[in-house]
Amino acid sequence: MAHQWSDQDGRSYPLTVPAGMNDGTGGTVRAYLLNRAKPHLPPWLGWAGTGLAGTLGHWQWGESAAAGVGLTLASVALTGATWWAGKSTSNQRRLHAAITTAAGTAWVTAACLAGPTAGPIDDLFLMGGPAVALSWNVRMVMRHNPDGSTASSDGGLLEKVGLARAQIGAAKVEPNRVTAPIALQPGEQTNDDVTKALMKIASALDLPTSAVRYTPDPDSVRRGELVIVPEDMLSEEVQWEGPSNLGGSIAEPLVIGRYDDGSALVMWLPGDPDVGRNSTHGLIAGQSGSGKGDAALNLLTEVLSRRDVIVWFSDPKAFQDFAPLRPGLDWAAEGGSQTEVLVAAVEAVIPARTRWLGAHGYRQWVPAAAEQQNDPEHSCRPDSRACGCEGMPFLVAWFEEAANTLRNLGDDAFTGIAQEARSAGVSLIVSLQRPSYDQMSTSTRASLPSVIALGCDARDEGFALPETVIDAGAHPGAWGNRRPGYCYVVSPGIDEARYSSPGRTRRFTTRAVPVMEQLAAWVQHNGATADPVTVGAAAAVAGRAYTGRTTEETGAGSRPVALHAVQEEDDMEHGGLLVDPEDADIDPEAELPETEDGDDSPIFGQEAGRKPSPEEARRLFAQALAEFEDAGQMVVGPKDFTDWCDRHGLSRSWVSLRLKEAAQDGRLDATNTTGRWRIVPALTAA
Ligand SMILES: Nc1ncnc2c1ncn2[C@@H]1O[C@H](COP(=O)(O)OP(=O)(O)OP(=O)(O)O)[C@@H](O)[C@H]1O
Repeated sequence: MAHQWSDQDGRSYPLTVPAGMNDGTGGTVRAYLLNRAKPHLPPWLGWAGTGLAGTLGHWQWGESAAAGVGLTLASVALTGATWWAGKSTSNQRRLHAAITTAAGTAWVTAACLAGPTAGPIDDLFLMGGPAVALSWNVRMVMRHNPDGSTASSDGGLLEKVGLARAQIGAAKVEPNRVTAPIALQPGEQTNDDVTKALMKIASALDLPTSAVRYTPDPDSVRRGELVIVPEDMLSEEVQWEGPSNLGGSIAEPLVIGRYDDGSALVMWLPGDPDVGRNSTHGLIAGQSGSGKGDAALNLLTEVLSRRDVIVWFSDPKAFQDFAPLRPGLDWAAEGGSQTEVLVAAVEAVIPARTRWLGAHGYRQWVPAAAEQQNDPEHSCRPDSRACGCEGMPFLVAWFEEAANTLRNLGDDAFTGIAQEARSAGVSLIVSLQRPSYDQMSTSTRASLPSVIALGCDARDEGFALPETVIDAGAHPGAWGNRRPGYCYVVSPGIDEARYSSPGRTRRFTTRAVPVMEQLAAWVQHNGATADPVTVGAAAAVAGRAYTGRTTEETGAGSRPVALHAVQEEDDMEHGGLLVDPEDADIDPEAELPETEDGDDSPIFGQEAGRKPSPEEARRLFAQALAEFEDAGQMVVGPKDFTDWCDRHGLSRSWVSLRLKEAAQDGRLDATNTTGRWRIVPALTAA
């Protein structure tokens, strides 16, 4: 009978029938049973042979004392030889064989000398012999069915890689993917042994390292699944052509590429209470040239294409890669001080959003929270009638090249924000230029449960991916920057067995630019805008620095967009300038911020040339703060007053004291960075 199996795409594959078994007609059933029984016959033949040897021996040596000594010595020697010969096998098998030999040879010796039917000798033969033969049969059955499946031992591949005696179960064969359950030798081998042997398996099969993976069974330390993907189906690059689900919800899967078997590479940012999934924060990690920029574009275009999300985005590289999408961002912060304000705003909106969600009966953000609140179940009114409040879109706060931002923020602050953001419908996305612990501390890394791990230095694999995923065969270090777009994705919602499967993002070429521009235009007309709670909390700390997404009509489309990287913190460090860490984010060449209406007059300095009186100096200082606020620069430190000090003949230490005083007066608020103060917008200042 032809057995066929079809996959999801309708392709058919022949299934092989076990040897010796065919259509099941009468004649062949006997042949089949004989075939199945054959391996179990040798112990019984051994039993019969032992009986024959005892009978013939008695006939030959029945009366000889010397033969008795010889037979006893031969029996001991044979048992010893069995023990010695069994040293390469398992202890259990060695002992079993030695006991069998000892029992058999002792019986033959006794039968030869006293006669096979003397005293209990025949009873011993009739009872002990079958028991010993059966014990070998049982052993064989156990070996062939470790899982009660049709498993069979593999004497070839596994032996070659040092896993002899491990059992491979029935393999599932799919196009370009073989999945085989493995059961290891109880008490002797663990899943770690398979993990360590993966490279050797790849070598034995002449495949790349990433083609062989192992998924340990979470319930057993000696069972798991070996997955072999022989052909690299990712080698062909695929270009991005547009978002997967324009107008869908951010709660639906975000498609960022494909896996090596062609299935969609997806992830989720918000949680889903129905399946017990928490919202997540993500890291995009990869070395330069690994395709990190395009991976970020894959994710960002997916996020922006959803109807119920807003994005706050900080990019020290002046939106070099992201310029076409900028009009679709609710807040775009370029560089150090703008990012400081954005971070302060994220900190501020979290409790406000959590309160709002709680008041409307949401334990975490769900798509319904983004709609107008017409459901009495989700009402903030004490009488439980529908409140009709405006909905709250999900918020993605994205930090490109975030090493400096995170360092300035400090571990505790970041960990705290990440922890609380989960219940506020806020996801943090962080990208790192060099994925390593000198860029980000262990605790900050631990606050980002999801990762898109692109090619990296082999030494940084442990930073990019959890140990279990590396053990299962994931090796982004093997790609470096030679396989742009190749990545592993670890994120809640993805089947854990997939974590060690490589995927590849889509490539963004110049052809993608007009599509991204169209997407940004779509966001401007159809995308979510920030809700009053988020706007209120953000504006209370960021003042005019937070405008919310402006529409084309008000000029966002014509907002000047830098197409070249500006010199930023990283560049300054790498450029070898010796910069005081406190001043690292100050560009000594930079002009002071322009005023709102764009005129070129200096922001301060009308009264240059003479030292002001103390009262006048304080007034000028207050005016300077107001001008900073007007210009949207909400985080300041003494360095920002350098030119101002020069103009007014005042020292930076004088400014430092005034800054502290202003903080006591409620006009400034301390930030996580020593010597940097956040301006409290005038309307909300104490
Ligand atoms: N999925 C992909 N398929 C094919 N090529 C890709 C893919 N992703 C990125 N590339 C290409 O790989 C090259 C390196 O990408 P890119 O410069 O974006 O890397 P990067 O990690 O962002 O580097 P850097 O951090 O230096 O900006 C580019 O030529 C890019 O077009």
